Amino acid sequence: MHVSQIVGDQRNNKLFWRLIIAIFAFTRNHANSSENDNEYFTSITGLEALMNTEQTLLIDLKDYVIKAKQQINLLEKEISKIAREHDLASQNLESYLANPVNAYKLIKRLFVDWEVYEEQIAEVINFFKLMDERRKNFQFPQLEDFDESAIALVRLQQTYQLTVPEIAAGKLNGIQYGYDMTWTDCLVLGRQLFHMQAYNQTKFWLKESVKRLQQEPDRLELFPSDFLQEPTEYLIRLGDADTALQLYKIIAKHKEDGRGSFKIKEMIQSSEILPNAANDNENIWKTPYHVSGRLCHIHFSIYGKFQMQKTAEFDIYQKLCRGEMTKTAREQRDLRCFYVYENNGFSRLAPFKVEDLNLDPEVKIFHNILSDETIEIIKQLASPHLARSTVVSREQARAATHNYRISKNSWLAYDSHPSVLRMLRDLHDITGLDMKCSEDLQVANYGLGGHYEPHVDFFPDPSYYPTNLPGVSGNRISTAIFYLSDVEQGGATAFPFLKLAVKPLKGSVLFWYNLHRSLHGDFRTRHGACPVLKGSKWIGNVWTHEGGQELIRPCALHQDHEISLPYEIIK
Ligand SMILES: O=C(O)CCC(=O)C(=O)O
Ligand SMILES: [Fe+2]
Repeated sequence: MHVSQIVGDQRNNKLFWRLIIAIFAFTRNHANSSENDNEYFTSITGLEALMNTEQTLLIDLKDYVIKAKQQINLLEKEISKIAREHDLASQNLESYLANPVNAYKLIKRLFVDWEVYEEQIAEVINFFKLMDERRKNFQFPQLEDFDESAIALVRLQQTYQLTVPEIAAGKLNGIQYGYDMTWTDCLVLGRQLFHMQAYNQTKFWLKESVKRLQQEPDRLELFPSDFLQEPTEYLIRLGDADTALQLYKIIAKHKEDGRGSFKIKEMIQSSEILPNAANDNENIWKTPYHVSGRLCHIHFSIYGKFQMQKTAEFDIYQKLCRGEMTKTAREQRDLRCFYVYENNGFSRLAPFKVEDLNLDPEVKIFHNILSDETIEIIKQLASPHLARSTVVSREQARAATHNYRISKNSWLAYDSHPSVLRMLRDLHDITGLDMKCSEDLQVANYGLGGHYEPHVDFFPDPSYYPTNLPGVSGNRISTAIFYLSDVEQGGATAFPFLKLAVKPLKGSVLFWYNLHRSLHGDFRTRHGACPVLKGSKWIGNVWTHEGGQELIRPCALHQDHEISLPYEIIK
């Protein structure tokens, strides 16, 4: 090819973009390689750091694009100049070279100029160096974050029965929140879900991607054909040859290398259809379903290893999360709102507002307990120490992370700030319980899709009672959840056996007894934190133990724990 033909060729532009993609491909590989310390998918607080990282990278990239454009302009001028010389030479090469000036210029070009060009082009590689630097000094997500954020989307989709086109359009529960997802967003998510064997989900997302691609095939030239070839094959293997064909037609129409790169007919003939690909909702979305102290009951697994059904309890829990189930008017008939002032003389002047949510077992909400200022103080004290939440279970001796509890938390000692101590005093003033026997305040933050599946807060087995907490003895008699934020959508605290879902209300406290008066665990108190659909959920947990409460909440004359035993075995 003659040099002058290269001038102005769009291919230069493509090369430039390929280079950028290569840089980002490198970025991802690099990101996968190290330990995941931050687990950004678990809470909103970490995501702010990632936003900051992206802001810096955006400035870097803009800077790079400006410089690269200048560089390309300069190089194009150089190419034109050399091409002119070659045109001239091609008319009569011998006489051209016989001119000592031409001879000098040729030698000088090859000896000096090409080194300059090389240096100019090598500048691009410096971007890698810059990225290395950024990676050392800024926070980046890891593969686990990438996968778990996809799982969170699917969890939300399943819990709140959202459709893929709805989510892709930035709509959650009929409300337009964000921007549309692009065809590439949907495609990448589809590919990711395929690798997790979430085949039914894959189909929906790839279908959505193809629909969006048909409407607006922008940025298509950015990606090589094989980027689209893989999803075409997935669609065929999932039994959706129609969508695969549509995708193939787009590739063939818009990409010069698309037609030759693979043959759709052969692909359809040679690809094996995956068994169960059509109805994987029951078979694929299974995971060990956390039932404390019991054998695993199973519901969705993103990894498809388990084959058990989700429990009726989980079904009710999801209905409660969606707001599809509430107590009947009859069941609510005896619930009251009242003032409490008995336990502290001052509260006669400003009594606490209490609302019954359930009578047996007792579940109540205390209103207007924390001011916004106090909440800010608590969040600020807790934020620097937030770490991934863990769970203690019978199956594992040590507390461990699980995908049935996704949030971050940290612990605050009551003497760390007068506002923290005040929370404990308020709890005493309202409930009359001796609060000295309480674990430190646990502050938790849930990100999007963050949740905690139904569980009990008490320890079913006395060998798990904490022994390392000074002044704390016995089982967890009560739970108090201080709501430190509202949540725009989702994030309720749901009690499947009580047909109760409590929407977080900033400043209020949800309170219940975990134990019967006989101090046996009350399994009817099983509860969970519904996935957060929109917003950032903050809570403060106070778990108070049985030690010292003997005279405050004495046992009754009869055994009262049989009543909750049927609920221990989760159906
Ligand atoms: O976040 C919630 O609503 C419930 C939290 C909870 O149950 C727990 O942390 O044990
Ligand atoms: Fe809990």
